[in-house]
Amino acid sequence: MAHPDPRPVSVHSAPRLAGRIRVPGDKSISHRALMLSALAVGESQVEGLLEGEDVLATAAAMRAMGATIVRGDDAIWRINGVGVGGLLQPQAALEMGNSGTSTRLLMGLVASHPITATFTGDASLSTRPMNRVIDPLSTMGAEFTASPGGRLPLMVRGLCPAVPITYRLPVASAQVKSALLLAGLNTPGITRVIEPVPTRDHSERMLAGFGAEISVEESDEGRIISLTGEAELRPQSIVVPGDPSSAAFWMVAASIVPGSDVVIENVGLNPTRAGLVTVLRLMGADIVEQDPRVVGGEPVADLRVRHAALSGIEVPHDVAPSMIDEYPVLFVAAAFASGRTIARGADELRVKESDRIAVMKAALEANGVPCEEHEDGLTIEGTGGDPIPGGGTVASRLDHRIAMSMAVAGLHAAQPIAIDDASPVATSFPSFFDLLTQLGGRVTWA
Ligand SMILES: O=C(O)C1=C[C@@H](OP(=O)(O)O)[C@@H](O)[C@H](O)C1
Ligand SMILES: C=C(OP(=O)(O)O)C(=O)O
Repeated sequence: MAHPDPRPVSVHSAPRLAGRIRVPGDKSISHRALMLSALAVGESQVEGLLEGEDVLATAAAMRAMGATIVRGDDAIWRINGVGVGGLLQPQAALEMGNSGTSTRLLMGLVASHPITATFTGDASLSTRPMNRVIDPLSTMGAEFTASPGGRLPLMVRGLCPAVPITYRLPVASAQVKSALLLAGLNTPGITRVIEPVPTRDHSERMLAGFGAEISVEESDEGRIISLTGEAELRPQSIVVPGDPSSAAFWMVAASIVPGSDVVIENVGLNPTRAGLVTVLRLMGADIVEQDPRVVGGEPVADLRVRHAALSGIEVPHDVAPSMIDEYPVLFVAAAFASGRTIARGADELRVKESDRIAVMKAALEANGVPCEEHEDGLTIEGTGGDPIPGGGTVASRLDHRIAMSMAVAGLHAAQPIAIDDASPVATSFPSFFDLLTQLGGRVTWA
């Protein structure tokens, strides 16, 4: 799988990392802010939106379905929505690029509107499983024509009115949960999602903020989320907190590079997202939360991270959903810990932008880090704080998190680490390499 315009880069060892940085807005929250604003009647404003390719794909799709979305010179996004039920028939295929979140959530929106939409994506997205949303949305009445194995390109024909369902999530997936809740917005009656294992709850929080009738109750079966349609959404002013999944790279970088002292400002610490902070602390990381506050209905703090000696651990399985996107960079932290880290219970990593278990094993081994692959994770032998050998080339496989995680590994390696293509970084974190050099890292572009 190749990017049309690959950008090879090498990352060199850094003496220490220091400074204050701010990571871009949360990707999950940014997608949802655009979608819900586009469904409210009147003008919403969004500040701190992540301007990465994935979120821009969502913006383009919502425009294609009738919303007016404009970025002001003040970097505030102003969105005039069409109202729930008001989405227009898109005139061309919706191009989703690399973004699983855009695809699955928008499939939910289309499913209960009287429109038909075709979804296309890049080579990575076109391998990812969509039956997890096709199955329940079909039960609600939508019709799908998908490529073999339930993949993109696919076409969704919505049903209006759709039929409300109660659905127990068979995989811990916030994307599946959110697709159903978004479909429920234009569906008369109560759409219920039961999640045995909690996943990120940004949709629930934001739907309530926009005035939807939504309730969450804890039960023996797990969390039961009930949404009453048809909903009317009121426009909002939203401030998007910094993305903890982007902050994760600097948490690990500062922990592994000797002498480092880094403050990452404005990091979202929603408990359904903060698993990596817990796990790094279990490994011995020095992470201090400063000035805890609430931004846009989400808990936020500045994180001061200083270099620390990390120890290998067995990563608790139940933490997986709250740090699912952080496993690649956790594997990097493990490569510098003393002893062995066993990270299992994360089989969902196999169906992300790449197979993150196999691809990280190959990337780490190419740079001298011994790993053992399991169906659901990796066991990694760490150096005890010494640099890893490095000197290898990483195939990033259209996966931003592989490119960024291995760039972090290069900051404390005996030989530079080459990444065959860093262009996927633009999907979620366009300023990544600028921040890396701002903190004292050095890269060379081929
Ligand atoms: O709902 C979301 O915004 C996301 C949910 C997760 O995916 P799954 O729902 O597939 O676990 C995560 O990996 C993705 O980056 C964003
Ligand atoms: C899995 C990810 O995103 P998506 O599913 O939206 O492509 C990610 O950002 O790590």
